[in-house]
This record gives sequence, structure tokens and C-alpha cells, in this order.
Amino acid sequence: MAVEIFYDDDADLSIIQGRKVAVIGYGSQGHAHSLSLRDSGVDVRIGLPEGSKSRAKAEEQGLRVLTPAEASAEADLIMILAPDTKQRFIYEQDIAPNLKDGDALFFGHGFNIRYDLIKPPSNVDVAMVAPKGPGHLVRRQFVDGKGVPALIAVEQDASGNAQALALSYAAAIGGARAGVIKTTFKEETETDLFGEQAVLCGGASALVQTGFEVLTEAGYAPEIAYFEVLHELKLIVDLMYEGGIARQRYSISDTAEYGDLTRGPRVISPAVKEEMKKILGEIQDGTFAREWVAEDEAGRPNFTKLEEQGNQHPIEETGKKLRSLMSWVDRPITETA
Ligand SMILES: NC(=O)C1=CN([C@@H]2O[C@H](COP(=O)(O)OP(=O)(O)OC[C@H]3O[C@@H](n4cnc5c(N)ncnc54)[C@H](OP(=O)(O)O)[C@@H]3O)[C@@H](O)[C@H]2O)C=CC1
Ligand SMILES: CC[C@](O)(C(C)=O)C(=O)O
Ligand SMILES: [Mg+2]
Ligand SMILES: [Mg+2]
Repeated sequence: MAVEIFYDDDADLSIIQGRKVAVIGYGSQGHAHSLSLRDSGVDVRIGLPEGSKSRAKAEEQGLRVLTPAEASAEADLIMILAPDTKQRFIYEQDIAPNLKDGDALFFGHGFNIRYDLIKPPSNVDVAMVAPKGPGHLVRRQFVDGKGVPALIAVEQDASGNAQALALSYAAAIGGARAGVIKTTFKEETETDLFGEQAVLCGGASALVQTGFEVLTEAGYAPEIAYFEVLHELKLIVDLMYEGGIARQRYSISDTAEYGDLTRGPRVISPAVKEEMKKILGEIQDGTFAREWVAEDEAGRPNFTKLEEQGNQHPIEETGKKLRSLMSWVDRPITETA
């Protein structure tokens, strides 16, 4: 099915400029949306609990910070950018009691709607603006005059104007400079979870760690292994980003390209593809969502253990040393850009 893609000329910025927006959360996505909405002339306030460590960062940027309940009561568009596993509690306690006729409830990812964790009333618009990139780069690209593509979706169109509102919001954070695709909560949630698990985060991290292990276990220097499988990956992916896999293959040597064409399918073998399909199945049938919600409710024991194991992987130590010698590489992540 052909997708609909919208650009700045298709969006009416005045729609979002006419709304009172509450952004709940000020982390990776929250700071990017809030600062770029403000820079686009939108009336924005931030909702954070009294003890939140994000409060100081938002206030430093001159943003008005209220509690999530106060921000929701004051606003007529509420964008939830708190962690997915916390959203249903924030919704029940702070947002639902403050929803009025004609309000809009927005999400940056469809998890809570797709898996029925939040069930909004019928008198509000329910829509999504989901940038296809990490929040810190969403903000960095906006500031640089560029944009990260975004998906929009409408779950419930109480006003009859929810799509135009979502497109206007997406344009205000820079998404329509790059392209905004209309989708559904189901499609965004399932493809986003698959992408981050199998390719962008899970697949890429495991590929890099395993490549580093194979080289160092064979006796090669960790520094050389690091440059080979992690540092250079960014340069290779930059070429893919700019001109597709074809441009990457144009720039590399014929020797590399022959190795790519013949060995790549041995690394990502039919068994790996089968495993990817299994992972997609677990997303589609709700297995992953149930597992993640239960893991979070149990205090994240497995998450914490695996995260710590990742931090202890020898590639991190090697990388830290090498990056400290390349001043332009280690660009600190802040929520104050
Ligand atoms: N990270 C990304 O780039 C992307 C994220 N998304 C989606 O965006 C949403 C937000 O994710 P992300 O930006 O990663 O989140 P982060 O973990 O980076 O930030 C979460 C923010 O929510 C705040 N918070 C925690 N609890 C509450 C609460 N009870 N009430 C209000 N605020 C609270 C945190 O404050 P504190 O400092 O106190 O912890 C923090 O400011 C998710 O739906 C995610 O799937 C979508 C696309 C990409
Ligand atoms: C790739 C991870 C992501 O989906 C994203 C930055 O788009 C996320 O949930 O953080
Ligand atoms: Mg994503
Ligand atoms: Mg995601």
C-alpha cells in the first residue's frame, strides 16, 4: 500500500501555535519536543513530579515546569513522553482526571495504546507523533535547520481535525523538513519495536560486540578491533544514510565488496532471519510487551543485570581510551541544547 508523506508545505503550523501544550517528561524525546515547540512559537509547559531530576534541566532552559497534573489541567494538548512502562500510572493519576472535551492526548510511541494499557475516553483526540530517531538528535537536527523523519497516527478523531493537528505538531519539531508518514498505532509500535530489537540496537550492538570478541580472542589488539568493528561502522553507515547500500559499496574497495556480497549472508544466515521472524511474532502477539511490563513491575532485575554486563564488556574500556584522544567524537548528551 502506498504511504502518504507530508512535508512542511502540507502542514499548518498555526494549528499547534493555537494550542496549549503540556509535555509530560523531559528526557530524550521530552526535551527535544519541548524546546523545538517553543522555538516554533508554541505555548508549552512541562509536567514533572516534584522530586524529578529533570526539573532543573527544563528550568535552566527557561521552560515553565508544573506537576504532571497541573500541566495536564492547564493544557489542551498533552504529549506523554515519560517512559513507556510509567505512562499508564501517570495517565490514571495525573492526566485522565484533567482531560476535558476537545483535548488531545498525544504519544511519541504507540506501546500503551497498542497493548491496551491506556484506554482514553471518547471525547478527546488520540494521536501520535513519533520521530524516527533518538531525541537528542531530533533536537540537534532541528537546531541545525534539518529534521528527523516522523510518523503520525490518529487512534481517535474526536475533533475531526486530529490528523492536521498531529502534522502541525510534527512540523513544529522539524519532522516535516525530512518527511512525515501517516501510519497507525499498530504499525508504528510493531515496526519500532522490531527495528530497535533486531536491527538498530539489539542486532547492531550484538554484531559489534561479537565481532570485537572474535578478533580479540584470536589475539588481535583490542584497539585495532575497536576501530575496525565500532568506530568505522559509523563511517560505513554514514555512506548508507547518504546514498544507500549502493553508495557504501561504491566507496569501499572491490575486495571489501566481494567479502560483503559473499560473507554477509553467512553472518546474517537464514537461521538469523528465522530468529528475526520469531522476534517479530513475539511483538505482534504481545509476548514481548507482557514480558517487559512484568520485568518492570518486578524492579527490572534482568534489565539491570544485562545492562551492567554490557557496560563491563571489554569494548567499552577500549573505546573510552580511544575516544578520549579524538576530541570531536565524544559529544556529551545533554537535555539543554
Ligand atoms: N528515546 C528516544 O529517542 C525515543 C523515545 N520514544 C518514545 O518517547 C517516550 C519517552 O521516552 P524517552 O524520551 O526515551 O524517555 P526518557 O527515559 O529519556 O525520559 C523520561 C522522562 O520522563 C520523566 N518521568 C519519569 N517519571 C515521570 C512521571 N511520573 N511523571 C512525569 N514525568 C516522568 C523522567 O524524569 P526523571 O528525570 O525524574 O526520571 C524523564 O524526564 C517513550 O514513549 C518512548 O518509547 C520514541 C522515539 C524515540
Ligand atoms: C531505536 C530506538 C528507539 O526506537 C528510537 C530512538 O527510535 C527508542 O525507542 O529509543
Ligand atoms: Mg524508534
Ligand atoms: Mg522505540
